[in-house]
Formats: sequence, C-alpha cells, structure tokens
Amino acid sequence: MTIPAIQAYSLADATAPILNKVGWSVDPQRAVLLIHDMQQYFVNFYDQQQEPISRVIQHIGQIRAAAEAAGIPVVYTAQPGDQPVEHRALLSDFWGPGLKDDSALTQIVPALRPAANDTVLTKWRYSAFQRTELKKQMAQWQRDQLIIVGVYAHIGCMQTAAEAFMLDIQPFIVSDAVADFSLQEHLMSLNYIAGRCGKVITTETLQASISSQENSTYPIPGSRHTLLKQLADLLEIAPDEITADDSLLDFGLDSVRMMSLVGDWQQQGLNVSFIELAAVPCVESWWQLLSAKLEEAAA
Ligand SMILES: O=C(O)C1=CC=C[C@H](O)[C@H]1O
Ligand SMILES: CC(=O)C(=O)O
Repeated sequence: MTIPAIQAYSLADATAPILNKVGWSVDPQRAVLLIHDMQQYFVNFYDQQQEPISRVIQHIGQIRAAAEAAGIPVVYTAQPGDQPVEHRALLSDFWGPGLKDDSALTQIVPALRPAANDTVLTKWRYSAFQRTELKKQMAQWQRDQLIIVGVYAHIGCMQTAAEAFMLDIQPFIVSDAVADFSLQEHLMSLNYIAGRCGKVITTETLQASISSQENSTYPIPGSRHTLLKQLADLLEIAPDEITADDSLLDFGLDSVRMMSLVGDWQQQGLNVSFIELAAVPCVESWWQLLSAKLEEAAA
C-alpha cells in the first residue's frame, strides 16, 4: 500500500464544531508550533489548487507568522529520503520504500520554507517525538504546549498529539490547518484528540489567543530561549553568538536599545525596571530576574 491519491474535500466541513473536553488555552510563553511533515512528497498527493491543502497551507503560513511575532518557537519535521530498510522497518510494510532522496520531494513546500531560526527535526516514525530531539528541546525551552499543524491529521498529527499528552505536554491541533486522506479521517482525528488527549482549535481562535502580544515588537519572554532570540534580534547578531554570562554591552547593547526592549515588556505588564536590568546586563542574570518576576506575577 502507498499513499492514495487524495480527493478534494471542503475544509469548512472539516471544521464543524468539535466538543472539546478541556478548557486549555494556548499561552505564547508555553507553546511550541509544530509544522508536521509539510514536505512536497506528502503534499503532492493532493490537488494543490483545491481544498483542503490549498487553504491549509495558507493557514499554516498565517499561524507561523503569528507564532514568530509572539515569540513562539517554530519546529518542523521532515522525513529523510532513501531511508535504509533497517531504519524504515515496518513502515515499508504499510507505505513501501517512502520518499526518494530528491530535494524536490524532501523539501518543505516553498510557501512554508523554514526560517534560519526555526528548528527542523528529521522524522522517522508517525509521532514527531519518536527518535527525535523534540521532547528534549521543549524541556530546554521550558515549554509544555504543542500546537500541531500539517499532514496527515489521522496519522502523524494524531499520534504526535497522543504522545504529547502522555509526556504531560498539552497538544492543540488546528482543525483548519491540518489535512488528511479524507474528510472522514480528518474528522475522526479531531474527535479523537478532543475526546482523549488534547484540544481542537481553529486558525482564527489561535491567532486571537496569541495576538494580544503580537502588537508588541518584543512580547514578554517566557523562556531563556525567547529572551536570547529577542536580544539577538535587537543586537542583529545570531543567538549562538551571545554567551550567558558575558556583558550584553560587549555585544553592542546600548541604553536606547535597552529602553525599547524594556518598554515593550513594561507595556505588557511586566514589572521590571531599566535600572534592575542595567545593573546586571547579561543573559543569565536577566533570565533569572525575569523568570522570578513572571513567577511572582503568576502567583
Ligand atoms: O511513507 C511513509 O513513511 C508515510 C506515508 C504516509 C503516512 C505516514 O505517516 C508516513 O510514515
Ligand atoms: C505525513 C506523515 O508522515 C505522517 O502523517 O506522519
């Protein structure tokens, strides 16, 4: 069996109201966006001028932009081509040899090409957690929510959601930003996730929940990783050039840049002063100070 040629189906039908069991909300400071297997090989089984995939790609693009503006890390998964038989194992029995090692097939579709700061994980099994660094990376980022978009809803997206749930990570699947083999399988995956392991949201509700901070250039950082990315952006250098304990003044931080950053955080309600931060201008000290303020605010 290989992947069937997929008949077009209406995305509106696939986003019929789903009864969620949980009232979880996406928190930009806890979430990671997973763009799942949006490789040309898997997308080629659709008529790309028609729904669902045409609108799903548009929605994923909107979600990715909103996530980046809200400081939410973006992670892609992509399967390698020409997988050795011993690595592919039982997948071959269901899906044949898989995709060839041809960049025209292994690439992420051009409309969703990963940015330099995004993370691209090589994927070996249905779940994005299997044999990848996703769990470890989320722990390092101190994030425990996973927003899932991409293909295919009832296979890798649903399996990833179920495994996230079992890893104590809150999965959110975006009903109009995933696509499947059929409307029936699309709906089956959404109902399973809503009833057993996660929350079903839409592109619109997701954008509303993260856009509150989107108007600020620099959202309040919810992790050391986000703080580092904001400072790198502000100083126009790569994040890995900034060491944890060296003075940020050595990397070009000046009072004007500092005021713009602190001002954005203060406008969003973070109780931190320029003086406090200027006293110890290094990433590690700033993160210790900010995380204490965030905990104080959450108490
Ligand atoms: O070829 C494959 O490996 C696959 C085909 C279709 C869906 C599966 O998730 C994927 O593993
Ligand atoms: C597309 C794919 O590999 C999956 O659904 O896991």
